[in-house]
Amino acid sequence: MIELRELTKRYGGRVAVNGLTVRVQPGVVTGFLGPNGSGKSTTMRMILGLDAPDRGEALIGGVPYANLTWPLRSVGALLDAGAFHPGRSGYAHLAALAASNDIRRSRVDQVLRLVGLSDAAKRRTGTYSLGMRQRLGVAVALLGDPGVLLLDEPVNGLDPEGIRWIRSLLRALAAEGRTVFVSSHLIAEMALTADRLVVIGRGELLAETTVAELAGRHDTLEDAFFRLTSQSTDYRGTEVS
Ligand SMILES: Nc1ncnc2c1ncn2[C@@H]1O[C@H](COP(=O)(O)OP(=O)(O)OP(=O)(O)O)[C@@H](O)[C@H]1O
Repeated sequence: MIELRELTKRYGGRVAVNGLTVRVQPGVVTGFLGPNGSGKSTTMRMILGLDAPDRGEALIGGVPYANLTWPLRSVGALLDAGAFHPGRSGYAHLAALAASNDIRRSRVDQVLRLVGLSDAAKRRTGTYSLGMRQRLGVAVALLGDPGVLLLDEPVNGLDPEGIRWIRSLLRALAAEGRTVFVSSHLIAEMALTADRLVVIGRGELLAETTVAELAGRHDTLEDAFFRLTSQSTDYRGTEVS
């Protein structure tokens, strides 16, 4: 389980995340939704100890990330699919991470198979397509067989086959009893992937609900989402008449 208690982060005078209190349960996919700039990435970075909160705390299985003995074995994260050394092979990248986290070498082959990269494992990641880098990022997240998974916009830039693959993988991981927390600004995608939704706007909690409940409030899920977030978007274009 992931627990956020009054989580708050400011950048200069700007509040990026404001008093966020949320419990993300195991066994289901929880979508983390909000318009651009609403604080999703900042929240995920604080859960992973990459940003320090100004107030409140983020707990994974009851402890802050910094207190986890083997972080990769407790929580897997996909934050930035481009963040690999381009000269290293996918296999070498995973093997180095496995060694530094006391994870058996055979797990590297397992996760490569799971994400469909076995044939490309010995190629340098600099030659990977965006979809392949995304798959390698998922392999990293799964390497330690963690009970908690955090994915920031995992479908960004993926083709329909890749999107479908991520969707079914996340659902399967949740069905195994893991906590799966996945951010998106696309309500339509989340409707197909998530069971529960945490919706934020300007860093504040707007709703903690299920896809079914939110859809029941309006004609379409998109309408429901726009109603919920209409006061919270920073940038809005004018409609073409
Ligand atoms: N390192 C930083 N320094 C200053 N401001 C920041 C920093 N990181 C985020 N912000 C600001 O905090 C707010 C929340 O940003 P964040 O990236 O968490 O939102 P997001 O919901 O992930 O957005 P998107 O969907 O566009 O990725 C924004 O106003 C952003 O400009």
